[in-house]
Amino acid sequence: MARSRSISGSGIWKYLNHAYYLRRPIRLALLFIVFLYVSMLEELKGVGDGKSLMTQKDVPEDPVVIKRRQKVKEAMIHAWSSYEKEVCQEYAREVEKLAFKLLELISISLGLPGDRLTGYFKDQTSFLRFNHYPPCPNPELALGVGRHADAGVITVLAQDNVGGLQVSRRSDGQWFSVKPNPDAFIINIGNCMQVWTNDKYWSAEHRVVVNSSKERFSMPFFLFPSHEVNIEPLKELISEDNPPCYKKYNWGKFYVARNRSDYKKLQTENIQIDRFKAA
Ligand SMILES: O=C(O)CCC(=O)C(=O)O
Ligand SMILES: [Fe+2]
Repeated sequence: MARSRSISGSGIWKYLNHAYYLRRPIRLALLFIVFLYVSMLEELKGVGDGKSLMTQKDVPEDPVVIKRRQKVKEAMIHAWSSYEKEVCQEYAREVEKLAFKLLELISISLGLPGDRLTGYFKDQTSFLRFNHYPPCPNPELALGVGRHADAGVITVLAQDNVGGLQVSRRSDGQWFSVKPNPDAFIINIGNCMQVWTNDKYWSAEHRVVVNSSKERFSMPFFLFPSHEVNIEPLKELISEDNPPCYKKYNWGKFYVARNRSDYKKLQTENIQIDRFKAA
């Protein structure tokens, strides 16, 4: 069905030549995102006349501007109403199936039954995110996404052909660029898998650099467990020689706290799985 290739020593896999039925929705969904953002840009240009942005209050009562705004608004409502929404739902369903297949294969690779981990997803909190990185005149001064490891179980990332994703090598932290391929998924191991496997599988740090001339679109699907699940090293993988590297933590509470710390860096402590490391 598909071929996978590890990006050396990084814990990130490229999942190549995936089945055709998955490729089609990706293309459609990416097209859709492009459409949506072009609509938004048009709206901004309409309001600010392409020069500077004005607040809603400052918009002159110019019929051309209002007409354009109205058209864009209609287009956007239409965009979320039927076909594209269905495309996104279809995509989410298919990509979720792939994530569960990977979950099964990972369980087997650990010498566990294929369905060992499925019980943690009865009320899963997984979601699909649409990322848009506009071009940046000084790319060396900015990052699209700062360094982080994904918090969940598995991430399935689709991207266009612009590139910008970089992954840090586990042994020395050196950053490597991931060659973009719109026909491949990037599969990323998340923190939960790192804890379940007691550090056997590694949740690689990654970041996104921006481009001076091209905008970029990407679409990660995050496979997340149910809110109430407690994450701890799997009992079957623990022994006297391999004692647990992490203490138990609750997924839902951890995720909420981590999000708060990611978005309010100044006021709040930054919460990562390292805090659950066993002494
Ligand atoms: O846009 C990308 O390539 C990666 C985004 C990412 O790392 C994330 O959303 O967690
Ligand atoms: Fe990420």
